[in-house]
Amino acid sequence: MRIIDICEVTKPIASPIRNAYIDFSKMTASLVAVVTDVVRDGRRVIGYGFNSNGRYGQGGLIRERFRDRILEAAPESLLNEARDNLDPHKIWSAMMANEKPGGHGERSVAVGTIDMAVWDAVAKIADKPLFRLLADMKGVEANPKVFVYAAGGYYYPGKDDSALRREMRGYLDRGYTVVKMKIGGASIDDDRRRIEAVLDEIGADAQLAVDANGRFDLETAITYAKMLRQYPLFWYEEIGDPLDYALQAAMSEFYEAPMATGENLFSHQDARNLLRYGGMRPDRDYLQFDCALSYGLVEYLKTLDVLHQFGWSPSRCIPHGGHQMSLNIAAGLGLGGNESYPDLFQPYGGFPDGVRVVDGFITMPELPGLGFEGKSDLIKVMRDLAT
Ligand SMILES: O=C([O-])CC(=O)C(=O)O
Ligand SMILES: [Mg+2]
Repeated sequence: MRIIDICEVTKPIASPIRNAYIDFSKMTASLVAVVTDVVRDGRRVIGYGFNSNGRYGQGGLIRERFRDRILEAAPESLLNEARDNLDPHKIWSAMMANEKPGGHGERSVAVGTIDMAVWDAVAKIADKPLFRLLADMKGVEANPKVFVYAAGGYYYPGKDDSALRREMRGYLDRGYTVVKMKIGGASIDDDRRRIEAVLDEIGADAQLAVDANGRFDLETAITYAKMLRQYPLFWYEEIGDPLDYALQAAMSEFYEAPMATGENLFSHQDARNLLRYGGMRPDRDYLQFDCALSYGLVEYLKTLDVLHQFGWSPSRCIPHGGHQMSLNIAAGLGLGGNESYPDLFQPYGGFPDGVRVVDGFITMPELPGLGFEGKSDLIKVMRDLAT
């Protein structure tokens, strides 16, 4: 049993939207295939993966460093103890050979993308959905019902409050009970008006989360907190710079309701610093680490260990990214749910065909691997890369 090739292609996921920090007009993502020599049900097992939106494709790093380290490793050194499957932890260590600690920048995205494909292959070789494999591995009960919320509410040219309302209404019509919109990319008066328009639209049918994408300095963060705390929000997200733990800690004096952050922390060491120094509250706040940007599930398992050490339940995690990898982790390891972008970043995000959101939850289908084969538009581009 061995990995015979790793292929990467960088694809556009561009759209005219803007958050408080970036626009997505030139956004790309890497799609990766880990090709094995294993055959299941008459078909070669290929694991697929991709990186989440927001950090661009990683073809250079994947092709120049990480792919070759795996392909050059002795194939037996990448197998599990029973020698009946690949070992994602050993593959991860092979990728990270000769990498210094710290500086978790773009390489965590490259490694996370390959790691997703490795887990997809491993679960397919085991002939199980990844969420069942993970629950078995940890000796816990899987829960195929996963909370999902609808992220959107971006700024884009010509978008007025009625378009924003229609967008949010569309999410409610599709079964979501929590929706999210961007703030911090307009004046506070404009944002207040946008928030009130959405709250008026969704009424008691749903709750609203707001996301500042790390835009605010402390003074602006506090000014916004005083405005936002007048509304019953689901959470106030990524208020200041992701590495400014002191700012995050200061916010708990000004904002009692839930806050969320972590999508731009890319290692268990950074997650640990957030819990040590960020003043996050385990009874109400949410952690949004996204394994597809942060060295993959092998690293995410270490992050969950850190959470445990600091007294945090995995149910406080609702990852960024809207991909099936985090859905599987949520269903297998008891996370609190997952993000979803109903109208964006297709075909990568979303659910297998036929999966519907009902009262804010989806039910995972019993598909081997991550479930990509059940999403026809996605598996088509994946098979174009490698079959
Ligand atoms: O706009 C983005 O970069 C995505 C984001 O923050 C989110 O989904 O929470
Ligand atoms: Mg965000």
